[in-house]
Order: sequence, then structure tokens, then C-alpha cells
Amino acid sequence: MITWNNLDTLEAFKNLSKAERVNIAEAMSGENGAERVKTYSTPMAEGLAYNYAAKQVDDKLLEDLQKLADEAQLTEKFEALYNGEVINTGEKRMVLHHLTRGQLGEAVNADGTDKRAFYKEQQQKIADFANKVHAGEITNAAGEKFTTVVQIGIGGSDLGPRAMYLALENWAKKNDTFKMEAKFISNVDPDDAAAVLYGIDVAHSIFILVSKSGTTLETLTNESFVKDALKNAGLDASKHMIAVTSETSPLAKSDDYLAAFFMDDYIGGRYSSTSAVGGAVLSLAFGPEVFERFLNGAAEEDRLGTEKDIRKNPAMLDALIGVYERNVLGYPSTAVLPYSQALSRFPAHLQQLDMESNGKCVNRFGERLDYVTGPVIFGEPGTNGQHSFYQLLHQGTDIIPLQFVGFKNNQMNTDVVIQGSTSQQKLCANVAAQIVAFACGKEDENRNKNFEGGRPSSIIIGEQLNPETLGALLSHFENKVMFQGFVWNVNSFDQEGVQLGKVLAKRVLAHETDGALKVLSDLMNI
Ligand SMILES: O=P(O)(O)OC[C@H]1O[C@](O)(CO)[C@@H](O)[C@@H]1O
Repeated sequence: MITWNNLDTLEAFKNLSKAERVNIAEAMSGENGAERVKTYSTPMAEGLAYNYAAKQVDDKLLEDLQKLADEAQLTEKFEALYNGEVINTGEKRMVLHHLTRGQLGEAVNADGTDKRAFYKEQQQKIADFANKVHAGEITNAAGEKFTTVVQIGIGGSDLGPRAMYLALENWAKKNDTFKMEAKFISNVDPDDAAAVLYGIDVAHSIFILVSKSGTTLETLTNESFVKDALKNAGLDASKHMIAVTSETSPLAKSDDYLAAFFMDDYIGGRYSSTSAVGGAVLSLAFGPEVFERFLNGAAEEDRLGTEKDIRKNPAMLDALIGVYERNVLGYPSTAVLPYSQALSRFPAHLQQLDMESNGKCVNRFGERLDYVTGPVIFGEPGTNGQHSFYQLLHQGTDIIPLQFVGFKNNQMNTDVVIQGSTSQQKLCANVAAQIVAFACGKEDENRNKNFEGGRPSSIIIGEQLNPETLGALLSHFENKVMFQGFVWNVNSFDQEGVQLGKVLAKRVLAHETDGALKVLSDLMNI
């Protein structure tokens, strides 16, 4: 029997609050530190490892976190989720994104079909379509091959797919699987669409309109913008556009598209990178085989999420350490710092994934919570971030837990030796140095140059960023966010908080405003 209880009612949480604080600076110094780096590491899928040596934990605290995981029934809740229970209570929906990449439990039937079979069928249809585009069997009206794919979508219909595309673009080029360049239009700012259209050859471009709901104003506006551009170029828009949407959306039955591929209401936008939402653009850009390899990496990592032992379940361990940092140590935010230029938009994706999921102040039953939930998430790739906001991370008044990601090898296989080391070595040296600098600090009589240390971090380490490791990385964070939502007893799968702004914007556009909104509308010249 699963029970959904608030975190502050759990005995394990009360004990956790009383646990002695670990001194990271001490723990990470000398032989102790060396031993921790070796032992506080949990294998992930595809050869990745989650290393938490520089987190504020010890064996006793890990036992306490295990008790919390058990009492909060995290494994059981995950099992209920992938077996098709209505976990998204706010919208009365199942949560099925794991089924887009594997079958962790029982068959889930809905809408008269087996859902795993449905997602695989869509993936196959996309693969067939992409193969035909690449083979020149689906072409523009002049019979010429499409060379560019442009995704039109926002939020989850943009951030995840865009981050994944950028993560694999160079890898695909190096591995001869690069098929088409991809561009993305998301912002309703007309300069976004205009800039993308300016830089491409529209006659050889295929546009993917991605909207689960089929009603998002920004996306529909950008669709019209693109259709106008196609018309102005003397082209038939319906021969250049495909749609990814849910079968119940207004777009599903439209004749305006060359083809339509489906996801459904059981996949939240921010969890949709492994569905047709990511599938269409990634299969067109890199080929369906690469997309499948990405799914396999995610599926393998998902399986680790079913482990009860937190030391064997990196996503659950990461989630619990995050809860400890947030609810016991009181840290307000978390920085995601990939030491990989290919992951330049990964933090932006995680912002939506984490904050839209767990930025909630009521529990699953709509009752106000007396404890804090999701932290502020932000980040930038290293080493760029080091020359930007790391000053605050090292010496600021807030302690901000850090999530590093690093790979031993680069994607392009091109490098240079300068001052006795390669660029890749410099990159890796920096991330190692940062972990110790944050943890141990450095005493200095000059207070301005003093580093207090005690700033916790973890790192996910891998050989190389490729389709499998990217899939595993994505799954890790999706499952981390899910487990944290379970612990906080919030519904991580709805997003009512985004509605009010949309409603008021519509009112402004309809000139139905008064008070401050009226004056602001006037100031903005609407
Ligand atoms: O795919 P859609 O339905 O256009 O929605 C786009 C995005 O808008 C949101 O609903 C928030 O406004 C996100 O959750 C979603 O990813």
C-alpha cells in the first residue's frame, strides 16, 4: 500500500535533521579525501559514474537517507508510476515517458492501445519518414532534397530537443551520421523566427511544428510567421511542414502537414525528449539509429532507478542528497555545470525540467506545505562559468550545491598541445581543481583572498558524450526530479503556475485591462 505523506511527517526526516553535519573540507583533505573519491561513487548506465565524494555526507548520513527513501516508498512510487497509476493527480493523468524508451514493468493500456507499442509505432513511423527524407524519396515540390530541419515549439517542445541536438551535433559530424542541420524557433519575439529564416534556405527546409496541446500561442504565431515566409517564397507550406502533437489536439487532423506524429497527454512537455517531440528532429538530423541509441542509454539508466539500495540507484541518491541540502542544510539553489561545450543548453533544459516540476508550494492534495521544495536551478558550461559567476560560488554568502558533469574525451577528436597539455586535459584539470577548491577552500590572512570551502559538489564522469551517455544523463536528471517530487509529496507533472501570466497576456491583447495592467500595457505600447 502506497501512502503519500508530507516530508515533515516522516520519522526518517526528523532523524535526518538531527544528524551531525559532515565537514566537507576535512572529509576531502589528505588520505581521507582520496579514499572518499574512490569509494563514494555509484556506477551509472553506459559507463558513467555518479561521484558524490565532495557532498556533505558520510556512511551514517547515507544510512539515514536510505531510511528516508524506504519510508517515503520511493521505489514503490516509481513502480506505481511506470505501471500506469494516475500519478499526475492534478491533471488526472498517468505519467508514461519511461515507456518511450523501455518497458520497466507491466503493460500499460490506455485509449484502447498498449502504450509501449504506441510509442514504438510512432518512433518507427518517424524513422521511416526520416529515412525517406534522407534518401530523397520525400522532397520539396521541385524534387530536391531537404537539407535543413527547423523545429517550431516552446518549453518542453524546444528546450530538451534543442539541448539534445546541440549535445550530439559535433559527435554526429565526426561519426558520419550527420544528415541535416537543425534550427529552432521558440520565442514569440519576431526576431527569433526572422533570424532563423534569414539564415536558412527555406526552399530546402522542412519545418516541424511541435505542440502537445496544439494551442500554445507562441508556437501557433511562429507557425504563421513561417507559413508566410514560405508563401512569400512561392512555396506550398503544406509540403514543407510536419506536426508532432497529441492525437486529441486541434493540429492532429489538419491537412496543413506533410505528416503528423503523435505523443499523448501522459508525457509532460519537459519529459518529452525521448518521445516523438525529440524523435522527429533528432532522427532527421542524425538518423533514426542515433535516436534509438539515445533511447537505449535512457532505458538502461531507467532500470537503475528501480533499485532499492540508494548506493546502486544514482538518481535516487542524487535526489535524496538534494533534499538534505535543501530541507536540512537550507541551501536555496543548485548549479549545473557541464564541462562540455556540447552540453551548453543542458542547464537550460534542466531549469524547466526541475523548476516546472518541483516549483510547488502545495502538496499533491492541494494543501500548503510548511517546508521548502525545488531549488533554483541555473548553470553554464565550464570553463566559461568560471570566468563568470564562480566568484559568488566560491566566496559568496550563500552556499550553492554544484552538479558537475565531465568527460575524459572530447567529441571531435581534434586537440592541440599548448604549454605541455591538451585543451581536453586543461578542461578536465579545471573540473577536478574546482571540486577540491570548493570543498577544501584555502586559508589566507587576507580575508579577501580567503576561501572558506565547505561547498558541496558531485560529478557525473564519463568517457565521452555520445548518444548512449546522453540518454543516460537525461534519464538520470528526469528520475532525480521525479524522486524529489515524491519526497516533497508534490505533483511533479503538472504546471499550473504558468497559466496566470498567459491569461493576463490574452487580456492585454484584447484591451480588457485596468489598474496597473492597463498602465503597463500603455507603457509597452500595446
Ligand atoms: O507543447 P505545448 O503544448 O505547445 O506546450 C509547450 C510548453 O508549455 C508549457 O505548458 C508551459 O507553458 C510547458 O509545460 C510545455 O512544455
